[in-house]
Amino acid sequence: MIDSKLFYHQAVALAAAGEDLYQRGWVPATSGNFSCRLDADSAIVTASGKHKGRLSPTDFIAVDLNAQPISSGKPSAETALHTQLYARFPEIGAVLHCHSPAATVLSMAMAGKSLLKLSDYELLKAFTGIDTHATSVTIPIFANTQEIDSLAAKADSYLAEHPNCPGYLIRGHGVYCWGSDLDTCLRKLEALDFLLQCELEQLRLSR
Ligand SMILES: CSC[C@@H](O)[C@@H](O)C(=O)COP(=O)(O)O
Ligand SMILES: [Zn+2]
Repeated sequence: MIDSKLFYHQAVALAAAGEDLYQRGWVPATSGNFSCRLDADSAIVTASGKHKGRLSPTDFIAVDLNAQPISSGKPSAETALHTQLYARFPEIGAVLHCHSPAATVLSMAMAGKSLLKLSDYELLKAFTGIDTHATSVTIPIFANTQEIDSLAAKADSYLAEHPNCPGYLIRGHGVYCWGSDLDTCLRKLEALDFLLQCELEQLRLSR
C-alpha cells in the first residue's frame, strides 16, 4: 500500500531539487533522474523522459526494489540504478543522477582509468564519516552502457566491497550520488561535483 501523503511530499521535494539542478546546468535536455525512498521495499522515481527542471508531482512513479512500477506510468530508464542502491543500503533515503559537465568531461578525460582518487581536499568533509582533509576518497568510473541491469550489477559488486563510497561516475554520461535523505544527498552531490570541477581544472593545468 503506497503512502500517498509521503509520495506527494517526496515528489514536491524532488521537483524543487530538479529546478535547482537544472539551473546549475546539471540536468540538460531531460537528462538525469531522481528518487526518494518510500519504505523498506519501495521508492518514488522520476518518470522517464520528463524535463527535470520542470517536474510536477504527477511526474513520479512508485517502484519496488526490483525496479518494477507499482503505480501507473513509465519510470526512469535507469530505475534499476536507484533501486540497487536502496536494496543494498537500508539507510539510504534519496538518490540523484545528473549529467553535469564536470562529471561528463572528467570521466571522458580519464579514458582508460576506472578509479578517481580525491585526496587532501577540505571539502571531503562533506561526505559522511570524514572529519579531516588528510584523507582520500575513491570514486569508481564505470563504462557507459544502455544495459542498465548489467550496470546495476557492476555498481552493486563494487559497492559490496566499498560500502563507504559516496558516489560513482559513468563515463561520458554522468554521476550518481546518494544520501540518508534528500538534503544530505544534495549536499554530497554539490561537494562531489565541486571536487570533480577541481580535478578537471588540475588536469587542464597539468597538460
Ligand atoms: C536525454 S538522454 C539521457 C538519458 O538517456 C538518461 O541517461 C537519463 O539520465 C534520463 O533518462 P530517464 O529515462 O528520463 O530517467
Ligand atoms: Zn543519465
